Amino acid sequence: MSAPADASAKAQIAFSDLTLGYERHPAVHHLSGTVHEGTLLAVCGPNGAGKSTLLKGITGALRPLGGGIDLKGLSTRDIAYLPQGAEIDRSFPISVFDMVAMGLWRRAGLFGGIGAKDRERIEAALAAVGLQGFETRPIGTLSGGQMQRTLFARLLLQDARLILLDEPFTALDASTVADLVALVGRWHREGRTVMAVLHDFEMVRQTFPQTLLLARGPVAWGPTRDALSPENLLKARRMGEAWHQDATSCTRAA
Ligand SMILES: Nc1ncnc2c1ncn2[C@@H]1O[C@H](COP(=O)(O)OP(=O)(O)OP(=O)(O)O)[C@@H](O)[C@H]1O
Repeated sequence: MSAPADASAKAQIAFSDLTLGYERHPAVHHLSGTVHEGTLLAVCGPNGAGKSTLLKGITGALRPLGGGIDLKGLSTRDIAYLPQGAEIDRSFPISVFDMVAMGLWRRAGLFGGIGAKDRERIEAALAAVGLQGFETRPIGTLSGGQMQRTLFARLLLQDARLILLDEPFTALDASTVADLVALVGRWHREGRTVMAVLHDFEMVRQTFPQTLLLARGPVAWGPTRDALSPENLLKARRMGEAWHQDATSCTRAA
């Protein structure tokens, strides 16, 4: 299965018969296709479909069990990754300002120091997510929505070509979602490539032009209205119900 060909756009990520998994247990099977530069791509599918695994494979945190991922020359500092909320340790004693400043470290270096210009950029990022005045707050004291705004401010400063978001809008109120979706739209207009794992099909239909529907193997990949057709969603659900958690062999998607 491949993403639709777009002759005008440059390839940003190419998957070739990619299989990813844990200790030889495959979680993403036989994915092939190309994500073009500037694509706004939703990754959807049932629980356990391999969506988070795919993002981890792209970051390089997981090595393929088979096949490959070609990032077309992108280095790790060109990739920004927002893991699922549960994977972020909020007990770490750090202020909102310092957490957001971490977005600069990959470019400035850990001991590069923060100059006046950097401070301005951090303040601007905090303003863009509506968190002026929160600079000195320890992140452990933030609400879920404020924490997610902080993480988006950090993403803003990373200035990455490829942005990977794992369930970025889960458990957020409508106004927080609207503000953060607006930032995703801004990244898209700036020509960045954005891949987001999402469960809210309505939001995907409204906001994401392209969708990859996964159920361990790829079910559909293309324009969102086609990928999320009732037939494809039913197929993904059936594939989700059929798999065994401890399967050790790959099965190609029908
Ligand atoms: N660290 C790990 N070690 C072993 N198995 C794992 C690990 N992480 C994920 N898995 C397994 O890989 C499969 C795919 O998990 P993954 O988290 O990628 O799914 P997902 O589509 O993101 O699911 P959800 O929608 O529930 O977040 C699942 O069966 C899961 O149990």
